[in-house]
Amino acid sequence: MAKKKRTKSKSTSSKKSFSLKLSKQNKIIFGSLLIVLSIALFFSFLSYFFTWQDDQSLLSEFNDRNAQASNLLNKFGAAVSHFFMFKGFGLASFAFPLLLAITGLYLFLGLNGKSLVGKWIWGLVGIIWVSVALGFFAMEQPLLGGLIGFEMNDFLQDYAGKIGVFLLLIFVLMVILVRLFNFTPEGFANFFRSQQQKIKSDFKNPNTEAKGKNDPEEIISLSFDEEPELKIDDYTHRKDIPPLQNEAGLDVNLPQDDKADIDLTVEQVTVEEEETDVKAAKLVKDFGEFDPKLELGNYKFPPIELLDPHGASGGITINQEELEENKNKIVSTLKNYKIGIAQIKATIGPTVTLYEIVPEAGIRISKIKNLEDDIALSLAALGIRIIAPIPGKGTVGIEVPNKNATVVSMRSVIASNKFQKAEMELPIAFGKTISNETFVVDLSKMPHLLMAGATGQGKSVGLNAVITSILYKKHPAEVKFVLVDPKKVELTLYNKIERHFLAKLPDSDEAIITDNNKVINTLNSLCIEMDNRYELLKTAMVRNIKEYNVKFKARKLNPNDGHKFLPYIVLVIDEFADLIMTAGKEVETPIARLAQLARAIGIHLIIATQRPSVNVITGIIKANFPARIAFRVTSKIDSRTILDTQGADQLIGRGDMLYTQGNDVTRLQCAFVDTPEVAKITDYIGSQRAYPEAHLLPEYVGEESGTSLDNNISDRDAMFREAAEVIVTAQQGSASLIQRKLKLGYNRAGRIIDQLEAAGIVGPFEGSKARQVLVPDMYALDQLLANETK
Ligand SMILES: Nc1ncnc2c1ncn2[C@@H]1O[C@H](COP(=O)(O)OP(=O)(O)OP(=O)(O)O)[C@@H](O)[C@H]1O
Repeated sequence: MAKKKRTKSKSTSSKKSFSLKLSKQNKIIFGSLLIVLSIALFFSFLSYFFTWQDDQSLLSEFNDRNAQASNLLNKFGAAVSHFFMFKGFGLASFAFPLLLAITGLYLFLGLNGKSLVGKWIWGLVGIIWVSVALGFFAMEQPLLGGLIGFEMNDFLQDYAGKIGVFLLLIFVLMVILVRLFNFTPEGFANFFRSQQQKIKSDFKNPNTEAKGKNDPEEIISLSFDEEPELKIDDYTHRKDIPPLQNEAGLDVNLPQDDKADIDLTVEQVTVEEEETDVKAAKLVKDFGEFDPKLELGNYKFPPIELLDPHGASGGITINQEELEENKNKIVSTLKNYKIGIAQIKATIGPTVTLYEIVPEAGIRISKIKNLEDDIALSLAALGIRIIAPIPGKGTVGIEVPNKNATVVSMRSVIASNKFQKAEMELPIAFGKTISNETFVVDLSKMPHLLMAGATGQGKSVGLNAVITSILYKKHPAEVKFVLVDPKKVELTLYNKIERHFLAKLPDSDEAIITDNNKVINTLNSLCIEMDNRYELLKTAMVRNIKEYNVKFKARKLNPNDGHKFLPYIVLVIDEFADLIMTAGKEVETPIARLAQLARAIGIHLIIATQRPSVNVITGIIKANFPARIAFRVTSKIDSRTILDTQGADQLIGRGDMLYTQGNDVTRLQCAFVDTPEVAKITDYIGSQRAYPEAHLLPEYVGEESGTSLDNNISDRDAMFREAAEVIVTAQQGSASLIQRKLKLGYNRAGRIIDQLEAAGIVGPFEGSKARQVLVPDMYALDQLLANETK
């Protein structure tokens, strides 16, 4: 292990020295030069073999224009070949054009040159080995090992004798095999075992005998024909990533042995797993880690200058007089109620100042709490909030609004160290706390957010702040938004980044959903996406999207098995009340389901509403949205509905908000981002190269399209029987299962499910749950289908 790590770090450091910071054009020029040079060397070497004796006398006449060499590349070829082959490494010199060609190709195609240094090192080791080994024959054929090969061989022989050199060469060969080809005795044994099985199965199956006689390669190429074509990776569109399984004969043989011998299958699986790891490591070594950002490799994050400083060039202006005045008022008011103060301290925030009071000994905190309204009245200010006691501090806090509130610009929070250095999956800079600290939280940890507040108090600005934060930190490959905007005006600006950051249903024109009926389809489609993602996580044997993506990047998951890099999906619903009013349970159920289950697979919900009543924010919704934001609301009841505590009714509006993620409630001033700023950001992103289309969500076939139950046997899909077998074997009636197992499109799988329902094999549609399978086993299925045809 330690050794492995060391070699890894070595190669990364060498990679640094390799990437000479050549521009793209220079790389292409330099790459083509190397390729041309390698071709020239190859032909020189090749022809040198036949002409070296003729040309040797010419070498001293290199400058003579009239002298002609017999080498294909004339004097240049003769001289270079003489240097490399005769004076150098003999036959092994052919590796030089090969290494040059590989290097040239890497540069030409702009590939990651991480593994090049390793290739050169191993190439040189191989060259020396071959030339020393061929040095044994130098007397008969001096060209085989070259001068260096001969001299080295001779030198070693002087000390170790012929046998010693031979043993040394065997040892070096062993080192090369182990380090370069991961040679292990078990691998060697397994190879033989698989060959043995292959021969056995060839005997058992005479049809393949004739073909099988040739070569294992023959079998591999045959199986390739049967395999579906190599899929191009969804994100990189690269085809150059060799499939994990098709490479080795072992996997190709697996299906034949599956049924025949259970013991054997178990053995194969472990080998396969080991091999997958080894292959993944090799793929990473050759191609580097999978980079989901590669397709939009030139994507530029929006610069901070697009955001407006909103006048506040930094810090808050402290009005000493105001501070003193408020302090005196608080002290005298409390005195009126016979509450003595031992100490008072002020913390100035952007919109409110917190006065922390340590009451004199013996004063009951509940007494202060009961006086809340009276104190507010005496201070004659709106938006006073009393926190008695401040959790974990043992003091009483009185928040008094500043006369001149400072706007917290989005620019200041995005530029803050805290946000810039945030190592979070989906960092959100909400704004600033009362002590003027930037408040950054991770949406993926929330994991869903409920935002409520009366109209005009800053909800839309809050939503924009959330989206902007993510846009400033995440690449289009890493996150996708599903935007629902029944008001039709709030989120339209994000249309410009449709092909970068938005996700939509395959058949919809607009990525931003404004029609409530479409919302239901989208939510159900997200549920399907969720199920599909869980299935992927299950087959990858990981617990969450983060682990999955790490594994995928390490190339341990084969794209040919349906694995792909999973971006986070953030569903934003701007006016949830409107949706609940029109669609009711139909949206509540999928939302609750997503909220309950989607956290692990990277789907996060943000729902905003201006009507925080109990029939909108229902118990189910509340239970699944622990992170909540309340902007100013009009009544204590509304505040309770959102936060389970009062306080939101005492806010001052304009982005003044309370945030809770469980117990504590934090008062924040929401960062302000104006529409023109959002427009600039979306313009900036939208003007860059994009994906061909928005990220497509799985197709959702609505209930209405599945109602025509026509049990016409002749109209059945060709894959009907296979589908029925899949469903009955798995005892799970889902279209996505058919889709996956039989590699069909969703529409076709949906049609087959309808036919299965008509045939009485699966039960009726049950929302997002899988249908019930009505046939218990394969025997019953055979009976049922046989009876149909009678
Ligand atoms: N964080 C903030 N800082 C300063 N001013 C703000 C902030 N948030 C909102 N405002 C002010 O409040 C106004 C209304 O905000 P916004 O449009 O976000 O309200 P809303 O709650 O979405 O209203 P509606 O529900 O009617 O859409 C803004 O135009 C802006 O002037």
